[in-house]
Amino acid sequence: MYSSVNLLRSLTRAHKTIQVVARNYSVPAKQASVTSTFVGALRKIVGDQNVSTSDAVREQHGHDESHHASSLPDVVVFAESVEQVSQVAKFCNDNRVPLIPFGSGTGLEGGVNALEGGVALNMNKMNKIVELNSQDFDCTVQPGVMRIALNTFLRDTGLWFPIDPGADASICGMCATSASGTNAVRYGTMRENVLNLQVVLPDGRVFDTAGKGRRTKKTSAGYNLTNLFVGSEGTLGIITQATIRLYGIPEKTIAAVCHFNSVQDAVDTVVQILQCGIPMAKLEFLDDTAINAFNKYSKYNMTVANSLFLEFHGPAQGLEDQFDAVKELVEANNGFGLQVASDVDERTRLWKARHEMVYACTALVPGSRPYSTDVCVPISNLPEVIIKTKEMISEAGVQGPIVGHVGDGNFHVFFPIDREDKETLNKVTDISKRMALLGLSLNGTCTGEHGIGLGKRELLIKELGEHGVEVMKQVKQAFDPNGIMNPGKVFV
Ligand SMILES: Cc1cc2c(cc1C)N(C[C@H](O)[C@H](O)[C@H](O)COP(=O)(O)OP(=O)(O)OC[C@H]1O[C@@H](n3cnc4c(N)ncnc43)[C@H](O)[C@@H]1O)c1[nH]c(=O)[nH]c(=O)c1N2
Ligand SMILES: CC(=O)C(=O)O
Ligand SMILES: [Mn+2]
Repeated sequence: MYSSVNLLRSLTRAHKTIQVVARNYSVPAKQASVTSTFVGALRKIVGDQNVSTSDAVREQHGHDESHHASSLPDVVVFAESVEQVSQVAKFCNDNRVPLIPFGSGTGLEGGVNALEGGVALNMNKMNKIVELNSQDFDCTVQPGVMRIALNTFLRDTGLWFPIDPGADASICGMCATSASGTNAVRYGTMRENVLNLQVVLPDGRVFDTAGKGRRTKKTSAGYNLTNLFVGSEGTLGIITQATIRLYGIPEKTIAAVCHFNSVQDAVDTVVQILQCGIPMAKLEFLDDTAINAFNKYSKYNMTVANSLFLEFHGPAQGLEDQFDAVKELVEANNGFGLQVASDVDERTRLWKARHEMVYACTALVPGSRPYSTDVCVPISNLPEVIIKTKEMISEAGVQGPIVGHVGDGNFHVFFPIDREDKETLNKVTDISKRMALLGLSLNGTCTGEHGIGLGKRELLIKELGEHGVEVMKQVKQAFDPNGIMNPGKVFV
């Protein structure tokens, strides 16, 4: 094992070399194929039971939940320890074989698709909670720990981990995509909630991004290597352990839903709630089309209008006051139909439309998968980008419910896509690109939380500019000089 200091030194050395070649740098292509001898050697490292070349297992690992077409790995390896991960990585690196970390395959940008074949490295068997420090509000987990299992484990401690992508994802997959979800407006995203990561580099070195055992809330010790790996989408190394922040389970939760005739009124309400400093836990938006899709899917009868879904977390004393203040703002902005719930079953019923939205959207077109856009802008620009997006959807004559983590300025259109329907696919691809460009022109990003993966590689160049992407490629070169880590992702 190498210390972080050694790693930093070697990266600095690598950087000196890169400066010479950076302008012509491109991610090297796969240089070797997976042979039966190669598979045999993998079996020796991880054991026969942890290697599969069966079609069914490869198919399972060749795609995520997105609309992107499957690309199968040649072989799937199930790791049981960091030592095994290190040996597998080094072996792939020595043989120039692509290596694709696989969390739970819930990504929405084709992150796990094995574009050049190679080895899919499934982390599910490494699923232990390594350490819990309840007084310090942190815990350390192996990569295969799932967020719902973690919260089930934590329940009796009075703590929880609030980052909540709609799917039950692996914690290290969430690190790798910089995931967030409905609670980000209050608790932040993975970027704000990861304290340390253990990482295996392609050459087999193992290091801790903040130093072994470190788990402080703050540090100004050099470069932020932890956040370099948050959002790295399996292109720099394999995350084998994460130390994350925890929070006290709120004493009381209140949920509410209300409706508006215009997107502008809904967003104005959100901005005013935030300006008043009301510490909302969730501030979500569903447009009229989304509510309609939900009513059809779940046989509900919700008011079909632009709607806000709200949640308040806090001590019982004072939470009602927060709700009353929000109620006043809703009414001042022409909101109507305000419903409220504090009992857990009633809250779940009230928020059902939000929680089932991806499935309600795909139910609009049988056999479809979600083509999800993920634009995020400064909140004051949100009404413009949502209204123009609705116009694009209506002009193209496609189905496109809109859902927004509106408190963060982040929103999605979930286009239900049957991949065989090329005409709709082309229209949706066009809208998606125009939306992202519009978001970028309004100081936004083409992805608030799903990542670049396969679908947004061109947009990354538009977002960061040529030099920004060039610097990112230099970083990639320093960690993964042979380009074996998840090739074809993030960069064109
Ligand atoms: C219904 C529904 C709803 C949502 C979402 C999905 C679905 C299906 N998502 C997206 C998704 O849940 C999110 O991207 C997860 O963070 C991915 O975690 P997996 O474990 O599934 O990673 P998955 O296996 O899909 O991998 C994703 C990427 O991370 C890499 N990776 C995985 N494990 C790694 C490891 N240990 N080390 C290095 N790299 C690794 C992979 O190589 C790949 O590039 C989401 N997201 C969100 O942010 N907010 C949301 O609201 C939602 N909502
Ligand atoms: C899919 C997703 O990101 C959401 O439901 O918010
Ligand atoms: Mn989302």
